[in-house]
Amino acid sequence: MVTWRSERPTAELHLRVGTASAILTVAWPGWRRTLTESALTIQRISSSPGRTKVVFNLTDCVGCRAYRGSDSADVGAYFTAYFYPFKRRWMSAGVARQRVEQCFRVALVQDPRTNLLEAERWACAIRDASVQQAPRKDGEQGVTNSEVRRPCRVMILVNPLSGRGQALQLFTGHLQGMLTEAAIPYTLVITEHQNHARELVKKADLSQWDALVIMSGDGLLFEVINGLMERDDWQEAIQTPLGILPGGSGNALAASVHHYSQ
Ligand SMILES: Nc1ncnc2c1ncn2[C@@H]1O[C@H](COP(=O)(O)OP(=O)(O)OP(=O)(O)O)[C@@H](O)[C@H]1O
Repeated sequence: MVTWRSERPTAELHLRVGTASAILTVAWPGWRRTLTESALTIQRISSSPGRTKVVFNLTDCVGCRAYRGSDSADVGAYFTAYFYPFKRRWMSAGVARQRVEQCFRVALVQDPRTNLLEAERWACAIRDASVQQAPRKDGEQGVTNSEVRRPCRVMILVNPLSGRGQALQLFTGHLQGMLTEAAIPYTLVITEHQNHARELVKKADLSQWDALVIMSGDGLLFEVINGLMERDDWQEAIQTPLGILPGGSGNALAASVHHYSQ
C-alpha cells in the first residue's frame, strides 16, 4: 500500500484546476495533501468557508512529471499530473474521457534543488501509485490505462490514407501528447503502401516493443494480424498486445472493442 502524507508547514501549494487560467493559491499549514493508493487528495484543514477538499482519482492518471519553472529567479519546483477522467459530454447522455492537468508548485525552502527533489518524490509516488491501480470495469466506461504494463514501449502504425486521410493529424493532435505525458517510448511507423505493415511485422524483432498500436481502420489491423501469423514464432508473436485507435472511415472494430465489449 502506498500511503504518503506531507504536512510540512513551510510549503506553498498552487493548484491549477483543469486547463483554466484560474489558479487557486493556498499556503501551508492550512492545507494537507495526501497520496493514498487510489487518490491524491488536497484538503483544507482550517474551517473557513469555500472549497475544502479536492480528490484526484489515480485510476485516471496517465503520468506525472517534475520540473523547474522557466523563471530562473523562481526557487520553487513544480509537478504536473495528467488525468483523463470520464465526464459527461455537453448536451449528451454519453461520457468521454477528458484531459485534466493538475499543476502543483513546491517551495519548501530557498534551495531550488531541494524543492525539485521534493517535487520529484511526489511525481514518482503519483506515477507508481497510478500504475498500481486495479483495472476498473464499470458499466460503459471500459478498462483503464493501468492495465498496460509499465514501462511500456509501443510501436504505433499509422496509415496516413485511412479514413479521410486524417490519421496522422489525429496522431499528432491527440495521441503524441498523451504518450509524452505517460512517458511511453514509442516507434512511429507511417505506412507507405499496401502490405507495408504486414511485411514489417512479419520480420520485426518484436522484443523491442511491449505492444503494437494500430491507428487506422480495420484493414491495417488485419494486415498486422496476418503478419504476426506468418512468422515462424507465430504462437508467441500473436500474444503481443494489440491496440486499435480509430483512424479509418468505418472503425467498426475499434468501436466494438472500446464501446461494446463489456
Ligand atoms: N500508405 C498506404 N498507401 C496505400 N494503401 C495503404 C497505405 N497504408 C495502408 N494501406 C492499405 O489501406 C488499406 C485500408 O486501410 P484502413 O482499413 O486502415 O483504412 P480505411 O479503409 O479508410 O478504414 P475503414 O476500414 O475504417 O473503412 C489497408 O488494407 C492497407 O493495406
